[in-house]
Amino acid sequence: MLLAITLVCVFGLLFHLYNSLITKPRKLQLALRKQGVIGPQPKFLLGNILEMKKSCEAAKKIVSNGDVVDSHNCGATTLPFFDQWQKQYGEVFMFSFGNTQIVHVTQPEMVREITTCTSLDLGKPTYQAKERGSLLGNGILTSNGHFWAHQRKILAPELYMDKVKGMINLVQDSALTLLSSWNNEIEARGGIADIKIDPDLRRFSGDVISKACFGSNFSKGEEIFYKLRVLQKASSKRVLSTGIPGIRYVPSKNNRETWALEKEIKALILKIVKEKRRSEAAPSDQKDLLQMVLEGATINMNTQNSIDNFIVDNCKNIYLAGYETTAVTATWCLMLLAANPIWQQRVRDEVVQICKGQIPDADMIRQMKQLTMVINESLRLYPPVAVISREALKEMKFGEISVPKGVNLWTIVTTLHTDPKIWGNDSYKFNPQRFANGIRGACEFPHVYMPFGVGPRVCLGQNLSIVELKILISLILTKFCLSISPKYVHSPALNLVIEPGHGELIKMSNPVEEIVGESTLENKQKALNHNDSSSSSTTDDDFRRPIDKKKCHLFDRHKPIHSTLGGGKLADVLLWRKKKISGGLLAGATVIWFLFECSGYHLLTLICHSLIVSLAILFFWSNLSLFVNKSFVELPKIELPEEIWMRFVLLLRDQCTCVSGIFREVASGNDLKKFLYAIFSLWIVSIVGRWFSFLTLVYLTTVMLLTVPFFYEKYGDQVDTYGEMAIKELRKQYSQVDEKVLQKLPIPFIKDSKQE
Ligand code: HEM
Repeated sequence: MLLAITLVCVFGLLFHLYNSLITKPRKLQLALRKQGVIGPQPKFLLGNILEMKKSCEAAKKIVSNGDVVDSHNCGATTLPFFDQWQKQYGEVFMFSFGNTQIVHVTQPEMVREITTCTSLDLGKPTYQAKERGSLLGNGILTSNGHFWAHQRKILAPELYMDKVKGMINLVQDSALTLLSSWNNEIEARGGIADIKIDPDLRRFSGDVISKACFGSNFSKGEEIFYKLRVLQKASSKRVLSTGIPGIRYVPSKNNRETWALEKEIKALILKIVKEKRRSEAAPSDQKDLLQMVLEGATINMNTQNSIDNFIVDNCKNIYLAGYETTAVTATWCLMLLAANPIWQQRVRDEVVQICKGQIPDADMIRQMKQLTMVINESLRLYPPVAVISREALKEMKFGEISVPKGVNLWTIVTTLHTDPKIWGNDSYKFNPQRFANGIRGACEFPHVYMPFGVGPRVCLGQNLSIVELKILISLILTKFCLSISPKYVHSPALNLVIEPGHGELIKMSNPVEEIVGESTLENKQKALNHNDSSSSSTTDDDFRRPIDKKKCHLFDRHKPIHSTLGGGKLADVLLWRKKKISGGLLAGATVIWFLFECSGYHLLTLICHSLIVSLAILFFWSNLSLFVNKSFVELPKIELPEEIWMRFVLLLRDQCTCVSGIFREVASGNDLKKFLYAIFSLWIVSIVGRWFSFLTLVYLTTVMLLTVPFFYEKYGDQVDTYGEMAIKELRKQYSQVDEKVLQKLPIPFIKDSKQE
């Protein structure tokens, strides 16, 4: 009997495995292929996962640095296989993610049908709830049917615009806290600093979500955020093994870590809920999102465990949906503004004109058209959510295709957002102007612009995130000038959201004019009074302090040192970006100097000795060859390219013309200051020339050229601070000499200039 039961179970399991791993996928593939939907050949168990992995690894090697952030094809590094497959199989094709069959759709008409379909038979993919259960549970992001509708009904009203307007005070507060910490950092580093902005922006958006939705401050939610991020990283490691049956039950290191984190996060959220219940002994009219979730949890739930799961899953969903997405959008937006100074200034001018020194409020941010255009463009090029996915929970028809039950439909946002057929030839360029007449004016099919999704599952938090972005970015632009740090490496990566793979480094400095004024402080005071958080007192002090005028940089430098040096190959060599060439030059110069200066060798002797040796070798080689091979050695004819010589001669002529121009200008007797500078500089060089031979001087200059810019780039902030002090001192000394000596000299034009 026992044997019979065991045999039935084993056969049942084998049949189930055979059905889900072989029969079902094949049936779905066949049904699609019959309708002309083809795609890459899937492998047993893995589908097309290996090809996808390989393609991603190849794309990862293509990274670029901050100087070349002008093409923004982030799909090419995050989802490169789709471009290849689309070229091969067309806009609608199928592929397999493990044993999940997916239809890729970027055909605008079909995209419209899918995204706006209101039937509950089209839902979120069921594999997501299974594979990312630890991260998302059965919350609003992954659930389907009536359960999803119930959750949406509870959460949506809490994020309507009128509710979001009530959150503006705390968004301002969180933004000012962030600005204050950056301001302190920049001041401490002498007015200009490279800041890794992504962790700070995450902190900002986490702070807002935590306060806006859960009434707790960031310090309480901090641990949850940290753990959720680790959990998210662990989940994204599994993205390419998604769909392999049973893999989520294997007690691998990654899975064990995931399970432990899930447990800890659940405990932390339930602790906040307990505190909330205790503190709300008397029910109040003002309900926040957590309150609504707690009330919603009691409807149709019969066990404590299902109530707890409902609360925890929805809290996690809101944290996840609103925290990373807003933070990465702000990160990309600031990167784009830093790389495009003209747009940066345009938006800054607009903010100054609208806000007039006040902290932006709901009415002001509504008027910020240029900023809206920049945010739209940033979300077009770097949409945090790269794929909108659905599953046919019953057989459905879209376009000409009948989609069998269980097939997933993927709409690739990065592809749709950058398709030149939809957006024009500059589709990979940053051009916010395209949004001057809104989304309808920007492209032929406005429904394909979907950073927040479209249709019944459109993002619930888009009002809140746009308010956050506008307040934060407008405040940042009034306070700091942004440029791309030379150390920034541009490599968008997909970790559930599209984020900068190596973090985001922005060079920040205080802007030319300080715009956040006295009235801002009054507003800020009001905002802080509104919010009784004690942690903001330090922020308040920081903003009350008078803000420095623009810091001076040596050589009037506002650009990165690499750009100041011309930004080309020479700059690369001087800053040791081409280590081999720089090292070779320094070593070569040292050898030459040592040879001639220390060992007493002479240049003419060296040239003669080298010629003797090479002529002797060639002479014997030619004779030997005639003797052995019975043929002459053909020596190569050396012809120097005319173009290079011409360029060299022209450069020399230009330099000579420039020097003679300076000589004439100084000698003309019109500018005493220039004359004194020239005499003083020549006098210094004449003294230095007495100490060293000409060769040593050339050698020292080479060494300085190969070291000073390199160290200046590294320690520029400190050097600028001392340089500024030295320049101030020199100016002071000069004005004293001017007042006590020069003005008393009987030279007519000095007096004239003083009167002027
Ligand atoms: C720039 C920031 C944001 C972006 C780009 C973004 C994007 C998206 C996208 C693409 C979806 C999926 C739509 C679909 O599957 O069709 C979504 C869903 C959602 N988002 Fe956002 N989101 C952002 C911020 C927020 C914020 C701040 C919150 C909450 C406070 C939030 C809450 C949600 C929720 C609850 C859903 C699920 C809606 C549903 O399935 O019914 N999002 N978001």
